[in-house]
Amino acid sequence: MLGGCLATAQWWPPPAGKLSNYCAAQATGAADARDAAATVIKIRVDNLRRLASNGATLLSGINLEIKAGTIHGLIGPSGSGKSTVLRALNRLWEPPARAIFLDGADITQLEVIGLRRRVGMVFQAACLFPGSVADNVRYGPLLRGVHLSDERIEELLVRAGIADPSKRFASKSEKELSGGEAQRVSLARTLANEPEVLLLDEPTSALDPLSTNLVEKTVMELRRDGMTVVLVSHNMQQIERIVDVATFLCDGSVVDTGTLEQLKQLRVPVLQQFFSISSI
Ligand SMILES: Nc1ncnc2c1ncn2[C@@H]1O[C@H](COP(=O)(O)OP(=O)(O)OP(=O)(O)O)[C@@H](O)[C@H]1O
Repeated sequence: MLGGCLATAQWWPPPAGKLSNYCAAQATGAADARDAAATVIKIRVDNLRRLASNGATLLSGINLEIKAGTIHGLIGPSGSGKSTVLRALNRLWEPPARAIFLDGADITQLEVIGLRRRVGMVFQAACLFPGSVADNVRYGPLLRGVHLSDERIEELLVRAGIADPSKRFASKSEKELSGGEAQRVSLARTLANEPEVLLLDEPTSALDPLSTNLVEKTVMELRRDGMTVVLVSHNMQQIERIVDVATFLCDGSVVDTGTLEQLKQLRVPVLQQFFSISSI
């Protein structure tokens, strides 16, 4: 699999002092409290590998440290493995033992439903259950015997960027929602589980600029409240606006991790090409 963009980059091994050793305190604009939280590693990925059923390498030894209370972007060309890594973080595909650790615990040793409550995911395409918006938001907590009040549902919808002064939105059927509304309900449904980590796979790709802005504000507020967020996005302006650090993946490997400014300054052909095409 390394025959693609990595093979053309004359940069490996990386120089001493490479960005993967970045200090979270250097992340531009990070608040003091966040810096303190960000010294804690929430998720560690250690030499994560995956082969396709035909033997092709999909992930060839991914190493990542995702700091608590930060927004960590996963960026890179299509097919570089971003979603595959994201899906491993809450065992939507089963990683090998001792490859992914949450608060130091091997996630393959944790009870999977509990793990998915702690590490919630919002997909690119909202996939709502048949029923009302409120039914969807209530679903996760109900599984553990918690019934959310109407007020709590409203709060979660507002948090997910749905302004609804009429308070009628919660009773709408999932069939009546636009793609953008469904996406925000999907975010509210995930937040209802009060996750510690939020995995976002292209969460705003179906949204207009106003809704995108609301979701970005929500994500930044969640970070302020201590949540750890891992964001896959092709929208480099969005990455620039909200992430603390990003990891650039190519051909199933990590190229490097750093602030976007740091990544942009690396003299790595694949990165330079990527950023020049993304025009940021
Ligand atoms: N279950 C699978 N079996 C075989 N190949 C797979 C499987 N899942 C993903 N792949 C392949 O793994 C590679 C990485 O896919 P992935 O979806 O993780 O990339 P990505 O970086 O998220 O891409 P995009 O930005 O287009 O969403 C792709 O070549 C994809 O075709």
